[in-house]
Amino acid sequence: MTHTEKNAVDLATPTGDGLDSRLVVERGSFRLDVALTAAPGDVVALLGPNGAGKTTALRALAGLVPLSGGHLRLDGAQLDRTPPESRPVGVVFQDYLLFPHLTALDNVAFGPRCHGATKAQARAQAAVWLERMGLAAHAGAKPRRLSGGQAQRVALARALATNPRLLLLDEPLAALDARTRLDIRAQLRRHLADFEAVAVLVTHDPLDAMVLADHLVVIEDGHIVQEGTPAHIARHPRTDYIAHLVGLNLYRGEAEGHTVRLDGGAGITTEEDLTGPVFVAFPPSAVTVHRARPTGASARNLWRCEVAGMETHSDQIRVALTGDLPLTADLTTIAAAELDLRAGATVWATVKATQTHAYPA
Ligand SMILES: Nc1ncnc2c1ncn2[C@@H]1O[C@H](COP(=O)(O)OP(=O)(O)OP(=O)(O)O)[C@@H](O)[C@H]1O
Repeated sequence: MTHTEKNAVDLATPTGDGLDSRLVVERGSFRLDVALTAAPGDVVALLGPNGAGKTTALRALAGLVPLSGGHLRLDGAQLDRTPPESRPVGVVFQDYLLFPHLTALDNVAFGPRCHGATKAQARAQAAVWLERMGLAAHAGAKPRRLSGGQAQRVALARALATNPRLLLLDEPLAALDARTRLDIRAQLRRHLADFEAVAVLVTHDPLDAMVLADHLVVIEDGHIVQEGTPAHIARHPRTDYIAHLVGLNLYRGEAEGHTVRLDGGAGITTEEDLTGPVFVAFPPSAVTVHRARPTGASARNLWRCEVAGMETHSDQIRVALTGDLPLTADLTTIAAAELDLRAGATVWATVKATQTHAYPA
Protein backbone atom coordinates (compact mmCIF):
# COMPACT_ATOMS: atom_id res chain seq x y z
CA MET A 1 0.00 0.00 0.00
CA THR A 2 1.39 3.47 -0.87
CA HIS A 3 1.55 6.21 1.71
CA THR A 4 -1.36 8.06 0.03
CA GLU A 5 -3.52 4.92 -0.05
CA LYS A 6 -2.79 4.27 3.61
CA ASN A 7 -3.85 7.84 4.45
CA ALA A 8 -7.02 7.42 2.45
CA VAL A 9 -7.85 4.24 4.38
CA ASP A 10 -7.13 5.97 7.67
CA LEU A 11 -9.43 8.83 6.76
CA ALA A 12 -12.19 6.51 5.59
CA THR A 13 -12.12 4.36 8.71
CA PRO A 14 -11.05 6.31 11.77
CA THR A 15 -10.18 3.51 14.15
CA GLY A 16 -8.44 5.26 17.05
CA ASP A 17 -5.59 3.77 19.00
CA GLY A 18 -7.11 0.62 20.38
CA LEU A 19 -6.54 -0.75 23.85
CA ASP A 20 -3.77 0.36 26.18
CA SER A 21 -4.08 -1.07 29.67
CA ARG A 22 -2.34 -2.37 32.71
CA LEU A 23 -4.88 -4.12 34.89
CA VAL A 24 -4.06 -4.49 38.56
CA VAL A 25 -6.85 -6.09 40.59
CA GLU A 26 -6.65 -7.43 44.12
CA ARG A 27 -9.17 -9.97 45.32
CA GLY A 28 -8.27 -11.32 48.73
CA SER A 29 -4.98 -13.10 48.38
CA PHE A 30 -5.21 -13.12 44.59
CA ARG A 31 -3.48 -10.35 42.65
CA LEU A 32 -3.86 -9.81 38.93
CA ASP A 33 -1.27 -7.66 37.21
CA VAL A 34 -1.34 -7.83 33.41
CA ALA A 35 -0.59 -5.30 30.69
CA LEU A 36 -2.88 -5.72 27.70
CA THR A 37 -2.50 -3.67 24.55
CA ALA A 38 -4.10 -4.19 21.17
CA ALA A 39 -4.56 -2.25 17.95
CA PRO A 40 -8.01 -1.80 16.38
CA GLY A 41 -8.90 -4.96 14.47
CA ASP A 42 -6.83 -7.21 16.74
CA VAL A 43 -8.34 -10.28 18.35
CA VAL A 44 -6.56 -11.11 21.60
CA ALA A 45 -7.16 -14.41 23.40
CA LEU A 46 -6.49 -14.77 27.11
CA LEU A 47 -5.58 -18.35 27.82
CA GLY A 48 -4.64 -19.94 31.13
CA PRO A 49 -5.49 -22.57 33.74
CA ASN A 50 -8.42 -22.34 36.17
CA GLY A 51 -8.11 -19.46 38.57
CA ALA A 52 -5.34 -17.75 36.56
CA GLY A 53 -7.26 -14.48 36.41
CA LYS A 54 -8.64 -14.44 32.86
CA THR A 55 -12.23 -13.65 33.81
CA THR A 56 -11.05 -11.08 36.35
CA ALA A 57 -9.10 -9.33 33.56
CA LEU A 58 -12.18 -9.33 31.33
CA ARG A 59 -14.40 -8.03 34.13
CA ALA A 60 -11.87 -5.29 34.86
CA LEU A 61 -11.99 -4.23 31.20
CA ALA A 62 -15.79 -4.17 31.38
CA GLY A 63 -15.71 -2.12 34.59
CA LEU A 64 -17.38 -4.84 36.64
CA VAL A 65 -14.47 -5.01 39.06
CA PRO A 66 -12.49 -1.89 40.00
CA LEU A 67 -8.79 -1.51 39.24
CA SER A 68 -6.62 -1.21 42.30
CA GLY A 69 -3.76 0.02 40.13
CA GLY A 70 -2.62 0.50 36.55
CA HIS A 71 -4.62 2.24 33.83
CA LEU A 72 -7.20 1.59 31.12
CA ARG A 73 -7.35 3.64 27.94
CA LEU A 74 -9.45 2.90 24.90
CA ASP A 75 -8.82 4.88 21.72
CA GLY A 76 -6.98 7.41 23.84
CA ALA A 77 -9.82 7.94 26.33
CA GLN A 78 -9.29 7.16 30.00
CA LEU A 79 -11.90 4.60 31.13
CA ASP A 80 -10.73 3.73 34.66
CA ARG A 81 -13.55 5.62 36.31
CA THR A 82 -16.22 5.28 33.64
CA PRO A 83 -19.14 3.14 34.87
CA PRO A 84 -19.69 -0.10 32.94
CA GLU A 85 -22.87 1.06 31.20
CA SER A 86 -21.14 4.14 29.80
CA ARG A 87 -18.13 2.29 28.39
CA PRO A 88 -18.05 1.65 24.63
CA VAL A 89 -17.71 -2.02 25.44
CA GLY A 90 -19.78 -4.99 24.24
CA VAL A 91 -19.82 -8.13 26.33
CA VAL A 92 -20.76 -11.73 25.62
CA PHE A 93 -20.46 -13.43 28.97
CA GLN A 94 -21.16 -17.10 29.35
CA ASP A 95 -23.24 -16.62 32.50
CA TYR A 96 -25.66 -13.96 31.37
CA LEU A 97 -26.44 -14.74 27.82
CA LEU A 98 -30.01 -13.63 27.05
CA PHE A 99 -33.09 -12.30 28.82
CA PRO A 100 -35.52 -15.25 28.82
CA HIS A 101 -38.67 -13.10 28.65
CA LEU A 102 -37.58 -11.07 25.60
CA THR A 103 -37.64 -12.16 21.97
CA ALA A 104 -34.37 -12.49 20.05
CA LEU A 105 -35.09 -9.10 18.43
CA ASP A 106 -35.72 -7.37 21.75
CA ASN A 107 -32.68 -9.03 23.30
CA VAL A 108 -30.54 -7.51 20.55
CA ALA A 109 -32.39 -4.16 20.69
CA PHE A 110 -31.59 -4.01 24.41
CA GLY A 111 -27.95 -3.19 23.54
CA PRO A 112 -28.61 -0.03 21.47
CA ARG A 113 -31.47 0.94 23.86
CA CYS A 114 -29.00 1.02 26.75
CA HIS A 115 -26.78 3.25 24.66
CA GLY A 116 -29.50 5.84 24.10
CA ALA A 117 -31.24 4.72 20.89
CA THR A 118 -35.02 5.15 20.65
CA LYS A 119 -37.10 1.98 20.72
CA ALA A 120 -37.73 2.16 16.95
CA GLN A 121 -34.06 2.81 16.15
CA ALA A 122 -32.94 0.04 18.45
CA ARG A 123 -35.32 -2.49 16.90
CA ALA A 124 -34.29 -1.45 13.39
CA GLN A 125 -30.62 -1.94 14.25
CA ALA A 126 -31.41 -5.24 15.94
CA ALA A 127 -33.17 -6.48 12.82
CA VAL A 128 -30.11 -5.64 10.72
CA TRP A 129 -27.83 -7.54 13.11
CA LEU A 130 -30.08 -10.60 13.26
CA GLU A 131 -30.12 -10.63 9.47
CA ARG A 132 -26.31 -10.46 9.42
CA MET A 133 -26.14 -13.38 11.83
CA GLY A 134 -28.50 -15.42 9.66
CA LEU A 135 -31.20 -15.27 12.34
CA ALA A 136 -33.88 -13.10 10.73
CA ALA A 137 -36.33 -16.00 10.81
CA HIS A 138 -35.92 -16.29 14.60
CA ALA A 139 -36.45 -12.62 15.45
CA GLY A 140 -39.73 -13.33 17.31
CA ALA A 141 -38.47 -16.39 19.17
CA LYS A 142 -37.85 -16.40 22.92
CA PRO A 143 -34.45 -17.78 24.01
CA ARG A 144 -35.87 -21.12 25.18
CA ARG A 145 -36.89 -21.83 21.56
CA LEU A 146 -33.38 -21.14 20.25
CA SER A 147 -30.58 -23.68 20.02
CA GLY A 148 -27.36 -23.05 21.97
CA GLY A 149 -25.63 -21.88 18.81
CA GLN A 150 -28.48 -19.54 17.86
CA ALA A 151 -28.59 -18.08 21.39
CA GLN A 152 -24.84 -17.50 21.19
CA ARG A 153 -25.24 -15.60 17.93
CA VAL A 154 -28.06 -13.49 19.39
CA ALA A 155 -25.79 -12.61 22.32
CA LEU A 156 -23.02 -11.66 19.89
CA ALA A 157 -25.49 -9.57 17.85
CA ARG A 158 -26.59 -7.79 21.04
CA ALA A 159 -22.98 -6.92 21.86
CA LEU A 160 -22.11 -5.82 18.31
CA ALA A 161 -25.31 -3.78 17.86
CA THR A 162 -23.90 -1.11 20.19
CA ASN A 163 -20.88 -0.58 17.88
CA PRO A 164 -18.46 -1.21 20.73
CA ARG A 165 -14.83 -0.13 20.57
CA LEU A 166 -13.97 -3.14 22.69
CA LEU A 167 -15.70 -6.50 22.42
CA LEU A 168 -15.29 -8.91 25.33
CA LEU A 169 -16.11 -12.60 24.98
CA ASP A 170 -15.94 -14.96 27.95
CA GLU A 171 -15.71 -18.61 26.88
CA PRO A 172 -18.01 -17.87 23.93
CA LEU A 173 -18.15 -21.48 22.73
CA ALA A 174 -17.90 -23.40 26.00
CA ALA A 175 -21.60 -24.17 26.35
CA LEU A 176 -21.95 -25.63 22.85
CA ASP A 177 -21.78 -29.28 21.82
CA ALA A 178 -18.88 -30.34 19.62
CA ARG A 179 -20.73 -30.16 16.29
CA THR A 180 -22.33 -26.76 16.92
CA ARG A 181 -19.03 -25.51 18.28
CA LEU A 182 -17.34 -26.20 14.96
CA ASP A 183 -19.96 -24.17 13.04
CA ILE A 184 -20.13 -21.33 15.53
CA ARG A 185 -16.34 -21.11 15.78
CA ALA A 186 -16.14 -20.64 12.01
CA GLN A 187 -18.92 -18.02 12.06
CA LEU A 188 -17.41 -16.20 15.02
CA ARG A 189 -14.11 -16.12 13.20
CA ARG A 190 -15.77 -14.39 10.24
CA HIS A 191 -17.53 -11.85 12.47
CA LEU A 192 -14.34 -11.12 14.35
CA ALA A 193 -12.46 -10.68 11.07
CA ASP A 194 -15.03 -8.03 10.05
CA PHE A 195 -14.94 -6.34 13.43
CA GLU A 196 -12.79 -3.22 13.20
CA ALA A 197 -12.27 -2.51 16.91
CA VAL A 198 -10.44 -4.55 19.58
CA ALA A 199 -11.79 -7.95 20.64
CA VAL A 200 -10.59 -9.80 23.75
CA LEU A 201 -11.72 -13.32 24.41
CA VAL A 202 -11.19 -15.70 27.29
CA THR A 203 -10.92 -19.39 26.61
CA HIS A 204 -9.67 -22.67 28.04
CA ASP A 205 -9.59 -24.21 24.62
CA PRO A 206 -6.31 -23.89 22.73
CA LEU A 207 -8.09 -24.59 19.45
CA ASP A 208 -10.50 -21.66 19.96
CA ALA A 209 -7.54 -19.47 20.82
CA MET A 210 -5.49 -20.58 17.82
CA VAL A 211 -8.36 -20.26 15.35
CA LEU A 212 -9.90 -17.03 16.58
CA ALA A 213 -7.03 -14.88 17.84
CA ASP A 214 -4.16 -13.00 16.22
CA HIS A 215 -2.41 -12.66 19.53
CA LEU A 216 -2.37 -15.01 22.53
CA VAL A 217 -1.74 -13.87 26.07
CA VAL A 218 -1.11 -16.74 28.47
CA ILE A 219 -1.89 -15.92 32.10
CA GLU A 220 -0.84 -18.04 35.06
CA ASP A 221 -1.38 -17.03 38.66
CA GLY A 222 -2.33 -13.45 37.79
CA HIS A 223 0.64 -12.78 35.52
CA ILE A 224 1.44 -13.00 31.84
CA VAL A 225 3.84 -15.90 31.33
CA GLN A 226 4.00 -15.71 27.56
CA GLU A 227 2.42 -13.83 24.67
CA GLY A 228 2.75 -13.83 20.91
CA THR A 229 1.15 -15.20 17.78
CA PRO A 230 -0.55 -18.59 18.09
CA ALA A 231 2.02 -20.17 15.78
CA HIS A 232 4.97 -18.85 17.75
CA ILE A 233 3.57 -19.95 21.10
CA ALA A 234 2.65 -23.40 19.81
CA ARG A 235 6.23 -23.87 18.64
CA HIS A 236 8.04 -22.20 21.52
CA PRO A 237 6.14 -22.96 24.75
CA ARG A 238 7.78 -21.52 27.85
CA THR A 239 5.75 -23.16 30.62
CA ASP A 240 4.51 -26.69 31.32
CA TYR A 241 0.92 -25.50 31.05
CA ILE A 242 1.44 -24.23 27.49
CA ALA A 243 3.52 -27.27 26.49
CA HIS A 244 0.74 -29.54 27.70
CA LEU A 245 -1.85 -27.44 25.89
CA VAL A 246 -0.06 -27.69 22.58
CA GLY A 247 0.91 -31.32 23.19
CA LEU A 248 4.70 -31.09 23.50
CA ASN A 249 7.28 -32.50 25.88
CA LEU A 250 9.15 -29.50 27.30
CA TYR A 251 12.41 -29.26 29.26
CA ARG A 252 14.62 -26.50 30.51
CA GLY A 253 18.41 -26.77 30.72
CA GLU A 254 21.80 -25.40 29.82
CA ALA A 255 22.99 -25.77 26.23
CA GLU A 256 26.55 -26.34 25.16
CA GLY A 257 26.61 -26.83 21.43
CA HIS A 258 24.29 -29.66 20.47
CA THR A 259 23.93 -30.96 24.02
CA VAL A 260 21.46 -29.65 26.57
CA ARG A 261 22.10 -30.65 30.18
CA LEU A 262 18.83 -30.65 32.15
CA ASP A 263 18.50 -29.66 35.79
CA GLY A 264 17.79 -33.28 36.76
CA GLY A 265 21.04 -34.47 35.13
CA ALA A 266 19.74 -36.05 31.90
CA GLY A 267 21.08 -34.77 28.59
CA ILE A 268 19.33 -34.15 25.26
CA THR A 269 21.12 -33.95 21.93
CA THR A 270 19.53 -31.27 19.80
CA GLU A 271 19.68 -30.22 16.20
CA GLU A 272 20.31 -26.57 17.13
CA ASP A 273 23.74 -25.42 18.24
CA LEU A 274 23.18 -23.09 21.23
CA THR A 275 24.88 -21.86 24.38
CA GLY A 276 23.28 -20.95 27.73
CA PRO A 277 19.79 -21.44 29.17
CA VAL A 278 17.38 -23.02 26.70
CA PHE A 279 14.10 -24.84 26.32
CA VAL A 280 13.93 -28.10 24.39
CA ALA A 281 10.61 -29.35 23.04
CA PHE A 282 9.53 -32.37 21.02
CA PRO A 283 6.16 -33.99 20.27
CA PRO A 284 5.07 -37.30 21.83
CA SER A 285 4.99 -38.74 18.30
CA ALA A 286 8.78 -38.26 18.06
CA VAL A 287 9.41 -40.76 20.87
CA THR A 288 10.15 -44.38 20.00
CA VAL A 289 9.71 -46.91 22.80
CA HIS A 290 11.68 -50.19 23.06
CA ARG A 291 11.47 -53.04 25.58
CA ALA A 292 15.17 -53.90 25.26
CA ARG A 293 17.99 -51.40 25.13
CA PRO A 294 18.52 -50.61 21.42
CA THR A 295 21.98 -51.46 20.18
CA GLY A 296 22.13 -49.17 17.11
CA ALA A 297 24.46 -46.20 17.55
CA SER A 298 22.24 -43.70 15.71
CA ALA A 299 19.96 -42.64 18.56
CA ARG A 300 22.01 -40.55 20.95
CA ASN A 301 18.92 -39.57 22.85
CA LEU A 302 18.37 -42.80 24.76
CA TRP A 303 16.76 -42.89 28.19
CA ARG A 304 15.79 -45.66 30.55
CA CYS A 305 12.23 -45.13 31.74
CA GLU A 306 9.32 -46.76 33.49
CA VAL A 307 5.73 -46.80 32.27
CA ALA A 308 3.72 -44.63 34.68
CA GLY A 309 0.39 -44.72 32.85
CA MET A 310 -1.37 -45.15 29.53
CA GLU A 311 -4.49 -43.69 28.00
CA THR A 312 -6.19 -43.68 24.63
CA HIS A 313 -5.58 -40.43 22.82
CA SER A 314 -7.41 -40.13 19.52
CA ASP A 315 -6.33 -43.27 17.59
CA GLN A 316 -3.07 -43.56 19.55
CA ILE A 317 -2.01 -44.79 22.95
CA ARG A 318 -0.45 -41.99 24.96
CA VAL A 319 2.14 -43.36 27.38
CA ALA A 320 3.45 -41.43 30.38
CA LEU A 321 7.05 -42.38 31.23
CA THR A 322 9.13 -41.55 34.29
CA GLY A 323 12.83 -42.21 34.90
CA ASP A 324 15.91 -40.59 33.34
CA LEU A 325 13.57 -38.17 31.62
CA PRO A 326 9.84 -37.80 32.32
CA LEU A 327 8.13 -37.80 28.96
CA THR A 328 4.99 -38.56 27.01
CA ALA A 329 5.08 -40.89 24.01
CA ASP A 330 2.41 -41.61 21.42
CA LEU A 331 2.30 -45.16 20.06
CA THR A 332 -0.07 -46.91 17.71
CA THR A 333 -2.33 -49.42 19.42
CA ILE A 334 -0.50 -52.21 17.58
CA ALA A 335 2.91 -50.99 18.73
CA ALA A 336 1.67 -50.73 22.33
CA ALA A 337 0.28 -54.28 22.15
CA GLU A 338 3.48 -55.68 20.60
CA LEU A 339 5.58 -54.04 23.30
CA ASP A 340 3.26 -55.53 25.91
CA LEU A 341 3.30 -52.26 27.80
CA ARG A 342 1.85 -52.06 31.28
CA ALA A 343 2.30 -49.81 34.26
CA GLY A 344 5.67 -50.35 35.94
CA ALA A 345 7.34 -51.94 32.89
CA THR A 346 10.91 -50.83 32.15
CA VAL A 347 11.40 -49.44 28.66
CA TRP A 348 13.93 -47.49 26.62
CA ALA A 349 12.88 -44.29 24.90
CA THR A 350 14.69 -42.73 21.97
CA VAL A 351 14.21 -39.44 20.11
CA LYS A 352 16.16 -38.31 17.07
CA ALA A 353 17.98 -35.00 17.52
CA THR A 354 16.33 -33.78 14.31
CA GLN A 355 12.91 -34.15 15.97
CA THR A 356 13.80 -31.88 18.88
CA HIS A 357 13.55 -28.12 18.86
CA ALA A 358 15.73 -25.96 21.15
CA TYR A 359 15.34 -22.21 21.72
CA PRO A 360 16.75 -19.70 24.20
CA ALA A 361 15.02 -19.52 27.58
N1 LIG B 1 -15.66 -12.47 43.66
C1 LIG B 1 -14.44 -12.87 44.03
N2 LIG B 1 -13.95 -12.56 45.24
C2 LIG B 1 -12.73 -12.95 45.63
N3 LIG B 1 -11.90 -13.67 44.85
C3 LIG B 1 -12.34 -14.02 43.64
C4 LIG B 1 -13.62 -13.65 43.16
N4 LIG B 1 -13.76 -14.13 41.91
C5 LIG B 1 -12.62 -14.77 41.62
N5 LIG B 1 -11.77 -14.71 42.64
C6 LIG B 1 -10.41 -15.29 42.69
O1 LIG B 1 -9.66 -14.66 41.68
C7 LIG B 1 -8.78 -15.60 41.08
C8 LIG B 1 -8.92 -15.54 39.59
O2 LIG B 1 -10.19 -15.99 39.20
P1 LIG B 1 -10.72 -15.88 37.69
O3 LIG B 1 -12.14 -16.32 37.69
O4 LIG B 1 -10.39 -14.56 37.15
O5 LIG B 1 -9.80 -16.95 36.99
P2 LIG B 1 -9.98 -17.57 35.54
O6 LIG B 1 -8.62 -17.60 34.96
O7 LIG B 1 -11.03 -16.88 34.78
O8 LIG B 1 -10.43 -19.02 35.94
P3 LIG B 1 -11.48 -20.00 35.24
O9 LIG B 1 -10.79 -20.45 34.02
O10 LIG B 1 -11.63 -21.08 36.26
O11 LIG B 1 -12.72 -19.22 34.99
C9 LIG B 1 -9.10 -16.94 41.69
O12 LIG B 1 -8.11 -17.21 42.65
C10 LIG B 1 -10.44 -16.75 42.32
O13 LIG B 1 -10.55 -17.56 43.45
